[in-house]
Amino acid sequence: MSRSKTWVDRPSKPRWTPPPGAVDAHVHVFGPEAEFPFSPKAKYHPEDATPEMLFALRDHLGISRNIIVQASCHGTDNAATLNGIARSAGKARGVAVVDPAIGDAEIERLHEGGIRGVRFNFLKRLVDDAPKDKFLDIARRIAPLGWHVVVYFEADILEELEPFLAAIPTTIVVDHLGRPDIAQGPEGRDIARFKRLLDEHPNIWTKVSGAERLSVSGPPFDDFVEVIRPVVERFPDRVLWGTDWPHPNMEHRVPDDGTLVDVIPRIAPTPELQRKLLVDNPMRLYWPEQ
Ligand SMILES: O=C(O)/C=C(\CC(=O)C(=O)O)C(=O)O
Repeated sequence: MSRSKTWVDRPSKPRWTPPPGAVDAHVHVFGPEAEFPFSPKAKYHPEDATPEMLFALRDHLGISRNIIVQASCHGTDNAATLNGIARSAGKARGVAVVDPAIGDAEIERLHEGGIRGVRFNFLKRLVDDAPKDKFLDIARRIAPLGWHVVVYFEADILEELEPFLAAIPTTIVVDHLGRPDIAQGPEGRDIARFKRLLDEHPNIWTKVSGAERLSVSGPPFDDFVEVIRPVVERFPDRVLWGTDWPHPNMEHRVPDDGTLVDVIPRIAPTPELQRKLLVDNPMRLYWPEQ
């Protein structure tokens, strides 16, 4: 597998300035491979996207903190994610992917290393299996620590997943809004079903991220804004935002991170919505002690 590069080296400077303390709640680090090899089961083989590159991007965009989410290419070995958190001088925390057989001592080690959630990935192109019963066992074990669960799935399996989601005894954060078909518009079936899910389950939050993945029209992502702004306005206390740098699997349409930041004031049009999305909500989840 040749190595893929899915980010721009010199993203534009956003025109919009995030509020002080803004958290980019969905980023990954890749490797460096020489130190942190990829999983033998990885479905893509990215170039190194190191913590130092991430922190340079964070500062360039006017962001204060990052949430490093373990990506499928590193499997259940969270060493690269923990390394990113450790090098951040307190400005990053993370979400791990764990083996169902994980021991209590290892969970404790992850907590000490800044992990505050586990991710369950249901995308068939990214993982070989997604065992709901084992995921539930994990969720029951991490809930008492105050951790949450991050779930990544596509809109076509939402209905099938609902009983599983309903059984999770802690906060759930859905990546990229469960990937609705944005072309259906603001009243479309996918986004309507997703909003109903949030209406019915007060413990379900979502990342209003993935403009570059979900938009059909492309930058400046007008179609994404039209569909997603009503979600932010309806669930202001349960939304997070992230760049998704280094944009795994986006080699066909590598986004400019500055342009992604400029989507924020269009989906969260008031200073209050912006503060909740970027500061209050992620701080409640990842730095509740501050
Ligand atoms: O980074 C994301 O959010 C999305 C991904 C990659 C991913 O999640 C992973 O590798 O674990 C995708 O859609 O390919």
